[in-house]
Amino acid sequence: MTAQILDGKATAAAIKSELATRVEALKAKGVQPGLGTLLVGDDPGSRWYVNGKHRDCAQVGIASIQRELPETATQEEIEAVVRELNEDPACTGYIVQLPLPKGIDANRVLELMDPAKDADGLHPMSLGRLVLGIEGPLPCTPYGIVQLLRRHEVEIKGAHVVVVGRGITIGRPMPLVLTRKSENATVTQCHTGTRDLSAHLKQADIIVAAAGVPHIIKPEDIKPGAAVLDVGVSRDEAGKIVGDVHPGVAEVAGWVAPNPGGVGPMTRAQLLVNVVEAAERAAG
Ligand SMILES: Nc1nc2c(c(=O)[nH]1)N[C@@H](CN(C=O)c1ccc(C(=O)N[C@@H](CCC(=O)O)C(=O)O)cc1)CN2
Repeated sequence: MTAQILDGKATAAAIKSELATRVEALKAKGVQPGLGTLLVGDDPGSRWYVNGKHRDCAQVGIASIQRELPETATQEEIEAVVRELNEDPACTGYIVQLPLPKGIDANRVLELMDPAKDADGLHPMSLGRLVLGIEGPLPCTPYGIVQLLRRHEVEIKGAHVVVVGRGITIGRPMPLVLTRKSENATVTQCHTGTRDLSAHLKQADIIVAAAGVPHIIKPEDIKPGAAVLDVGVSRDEAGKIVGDVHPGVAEVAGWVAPNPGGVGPMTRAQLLVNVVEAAERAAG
């Protein structure tokens, strides 16, 4: 292993400690931030992520509002809980854990959320703001990736970033975040329609791998010294995470974000950042 580690666990811990101070300041002004979550169904991974978000809240002093519905919940039942969270004054920001069960129109649910309470940065209004360059909550994983790179002093400005994947939480919003003037990267987005993935990867200073295809990024595809962030989550028969990045990549890359322990903890930290920033905006 020659690559240096982009340590998401340690970086997220540092961000959480900074946030705890900001939450104290808000409380001193009489403002109590509260994160709501809506979990629908029994997926063990989603439950683990949601529980982790509430553990993080407890650590930094953010209140928790936890709502759950069974796998069999209808569109109307889900939308009723979204309306309740929109109205609940204790809930200053919330998320609907994705994916929602088959047959549920996730976009309709996201559209129904009060955009002022969007803690995930995935409401159409928040994504529109991102396109227009207006301040607002940023999608948690893409901005978590930017923070992870910045805090390890990996140059983003002018870098050629190849993003692999076009899912709603990472691939689709990642180029929007990276091409803001404050980041100023040049981005190539690859997906299942890309003809020669390897040719694109070889050009990259930074690779964000969010395809969900085990070991799709191979050592021979990497420019020596590149930063490689593995965000893919597949599971082997034992339930262990298998990322998008082949372990041999660490012999060629300059930096790697491991999986687990890289981008995942940063996603959770950025969610708390969004909750605190929204409460600060509301408090003036
Ligand atoms: N509403 C949302 N749904 C989903 C999002 C999201 O940002 N908003 N992203 C993912 C899941 N996710 C957060 O919700 C998430 C994924 C991974 C981690 C994490 O800390 N992972 C650990 C490993 C966990 C394990 O062993 O299973 C790590 O990488 O170290 C946190 C949050 C999809 N849904």
